[in-house]
Amino acid sequence: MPGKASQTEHMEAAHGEHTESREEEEEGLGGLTAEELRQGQEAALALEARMALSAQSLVRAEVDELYEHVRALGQGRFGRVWLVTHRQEGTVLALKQLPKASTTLRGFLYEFCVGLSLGSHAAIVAACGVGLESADSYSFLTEPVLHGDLIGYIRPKVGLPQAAAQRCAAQLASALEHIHSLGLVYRDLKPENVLVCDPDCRQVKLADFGHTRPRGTLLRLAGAPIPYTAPELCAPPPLPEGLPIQPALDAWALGVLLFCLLTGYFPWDQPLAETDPFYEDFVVWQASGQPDHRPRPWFGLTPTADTLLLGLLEPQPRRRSPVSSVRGFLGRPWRQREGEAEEVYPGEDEDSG
Ligand SMILES: Nc1ncnc2c1ncn2[C@@H]1O[C@H](COP(=O)(O)OP(=O)(O)OP(=O)(O)O)[C@@H](O)[C@H]1O
Repeated sequence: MPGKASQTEHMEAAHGEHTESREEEEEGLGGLTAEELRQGQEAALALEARMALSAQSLVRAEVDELYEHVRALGQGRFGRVWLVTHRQEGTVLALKQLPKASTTLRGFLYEFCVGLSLGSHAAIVAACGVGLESADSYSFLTEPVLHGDLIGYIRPKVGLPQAAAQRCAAQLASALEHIHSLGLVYRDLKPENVLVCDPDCRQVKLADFGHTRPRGTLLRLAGAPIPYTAPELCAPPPLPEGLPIQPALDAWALGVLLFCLLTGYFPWDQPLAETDPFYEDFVVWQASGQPDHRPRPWFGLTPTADTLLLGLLEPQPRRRSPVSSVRGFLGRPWRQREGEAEEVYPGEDEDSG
């Protein structure tokens, strides 16, 4: 598997008036129904209220005064995550520290409060409710997850054992469903943001809510697309300000992630048929209605896996299956046989995706 990949985007809040017929109304809202827009607006208001409260209750102290560093747990583009113990209570926690040089108070409060607003879900890293302002950084605390992230478990050209892939699929679909039910879109699904709780990958937890936004937020793709970027984000946006984001973005990313877990390859580099031959082959296959004529990267998968992935990777967002569709495919074979993917590209050293 290639290393970390991320997308950089611009965002603005989307709030529109709607007075026309339903069709015109949806067009005026960039394809969102009034109900979908309402969900996003409610989520945005709830977040603003939580941010205002959290700003008042930030603990002002240096991290070392309250916590002892045990070891580094990870480093992202925005923050460093440490395993710490509370000096008085001895509680073991993960502390994400965001330097003030690159993070605004609002940006920090946003990520902190999204984590809090997700409440408790078995497949989401639990927030502890403590935010810290120090001289040079902002920090918040979460439960620690001690077996690294999913990228370390995906064998290049092989993927994960099938049972582990299905367990991850079930848990991640449930976590995303929960996020969507709160009017939010996660927007950053990739193996680096999936933390692993045990060496057999029995339990995983979604982390890093820095990119999560209310449904309907207007978004433009600023950098180059990555495999997880849904095709509607690559197309000209329906509104001048951008695309109103939908949970379908996460369904696409889940489809790409499941493909990676089952094969150890990315299905394509970018979802652009004009420039990416792997994506072009996929689109032709998808439109052909001939499941047997699968493109090469899909050789090792079963018809059950094809049906699941073709639903999640439907290029039209309105026709795309929701993340909850995963449930209907569990417990049946997704890979023709263990190790099949190893034989797809014999002799190649590099990943294709
Ligand atoms: N609660 C946790 N327990 C254990 N490790 C964690 C925890 N949270 C984060 N990490 C580790 O720290 C790394 C960076 O964390 P995170 O993704 O939140 O940072 P980021 O700067 O927002 O990253 P990105 O560049 O993906 O936006 C993760 O990939 C993971 O390995």
